[in-house]
Amino acid sequence: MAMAELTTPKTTSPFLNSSSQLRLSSKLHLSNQFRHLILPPLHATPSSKISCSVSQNNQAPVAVQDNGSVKTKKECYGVFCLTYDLKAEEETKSWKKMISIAVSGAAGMISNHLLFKLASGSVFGPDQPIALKLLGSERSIQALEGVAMELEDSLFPLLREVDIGTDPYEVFQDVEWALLIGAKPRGPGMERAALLDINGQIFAEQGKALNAVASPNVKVLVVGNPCNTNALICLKNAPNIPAKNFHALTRLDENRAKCQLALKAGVFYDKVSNMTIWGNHSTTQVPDFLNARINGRPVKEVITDHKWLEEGFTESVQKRGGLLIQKWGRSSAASTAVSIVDAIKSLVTPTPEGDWFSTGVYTNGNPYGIAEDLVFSMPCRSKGDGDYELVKDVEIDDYLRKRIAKSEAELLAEKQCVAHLTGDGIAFCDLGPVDTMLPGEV
Ligand SMILES: NC(=O)C1=CN([C@@H]2O[C@H](COP(=O)(O)OP(=O)(O)OC[C@H]3O[C@@H](n4cnc5c(N)ncnc54)[C@H](OP(=O)(O)O)[C@@H]3O)[C@@H](O)[C@H]2O)C=CC1
Ligand SMILES: O=C([O-])CC(=O)C(=O)O
Repeated sequence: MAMAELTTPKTTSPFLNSSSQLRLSSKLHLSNQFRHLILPPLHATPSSKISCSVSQNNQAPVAVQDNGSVKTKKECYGVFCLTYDLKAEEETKSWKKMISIAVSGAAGMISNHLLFKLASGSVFGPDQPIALKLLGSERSIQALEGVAMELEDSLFPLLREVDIGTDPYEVFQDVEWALLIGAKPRGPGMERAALLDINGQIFAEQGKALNAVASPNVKVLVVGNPCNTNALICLKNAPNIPAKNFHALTRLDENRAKCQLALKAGVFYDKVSNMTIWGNHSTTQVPDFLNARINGRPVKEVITDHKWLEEGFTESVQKRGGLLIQKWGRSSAASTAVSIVDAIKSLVTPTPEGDWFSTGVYTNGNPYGIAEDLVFSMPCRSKGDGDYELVKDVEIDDYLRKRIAKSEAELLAEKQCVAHLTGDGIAFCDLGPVDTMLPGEV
């Protein structure tokens, strides 16, 4: 067994520029590979150096404490032994209480952009310390360690803890936000029904785990596709969590729609407001140009090419993901991460007067006659408390109604395919003569 001596790195981080020093602590549960990295307390006890004895396979260092006591070998793992003692944690007077955020598919492309935004404070604010709970699988556990190492090397002052694990019952413990990104991509020749089933099982399990161990008011944002139906499965498996707390990400579609309208109108995209995406995050989604505004005016007054609005605009938003894949060779990751940030911020900051945002939410009690018991993108507003209310007085004309009905029918068909996962009986899967598509599949 080799002994490694580690000294505190020189840094300009507000955390580490005091006499705080690295300490060793560990919370590894070998049974399910839950690994724990705790970042320093604000007033960590000074110590000049730490030592860490590393076993030959470099997997399980032994932590030697300042007081000479030795933590058992199985308790800590590699770089995750380089932790601070959370028990010593104190909050500053200006910082809020730490919140825990779970991210699944944390070794994937979207997460690779998202995690660093979360840790930087640009999502929950510069006074909000966070703990990140990263969920992966046996496939990705090594990569997840790499992600955690990069987070560590970024010296984010607000990032207080990083856990990685493969068991949702461990990773979701007490989390206040769950960003569910991990999902199997649809491979060549794979039926959409098969995708619904495979991913549905992931989201059924994660719903159960959230129900059992997450904070009772956890907010859940499902990104992994098909995200609306995955969100429905998740919420049906989590009966103790309010159904209202579950969202399917359609904010990327909203952002794409705003961009296309701005481009056509020759304005900067911050001039576009009141943009609703109705329905499914698929090629049946309905970007609503009837109620959207440019510089506060109805879009149809500003853009008089109505044929373009009905055809070109609508299709360009529905198929934007596919075009991106053709160009970039992979699906949108950076802009998806940005849209996740936007979606969260829309819930934790008050919606500007007169405006709204789109998110896929549970349809029960909706004022638009959309079938109940679906997750459907609709216009929402928030007071900034993490909750939202539906905007109730949006006009729906015949054009919109017809298209919204098509997206609704698609979601009803998807729901039938996953009845075995939602507790609604025996699944019957008939997705119609034309196989439905994710935005990235065209
Ligand atoms: N709603 C939206 O607007 C958008 C949604 N998406 C969707 O987000 C999801 C993630 O995208 P992205 O991060 O780019 O994808 P990546 O392929 O980069 O990562 C996806 C992660 O999913 C996990 N996964 C879970 N189960 C499986 C499985 N059975 N087979 C393979 N991987 C699995 C993998 O992590 P692990 O092994 O740790 O489980 C993998 O790291 C996809 O479903 C994508 O379609 C993408 C763009 C926009
Ligand atoms: O289909 C995908 O995986 C990508 C996707 O959702 C999008 O780009 O909107």
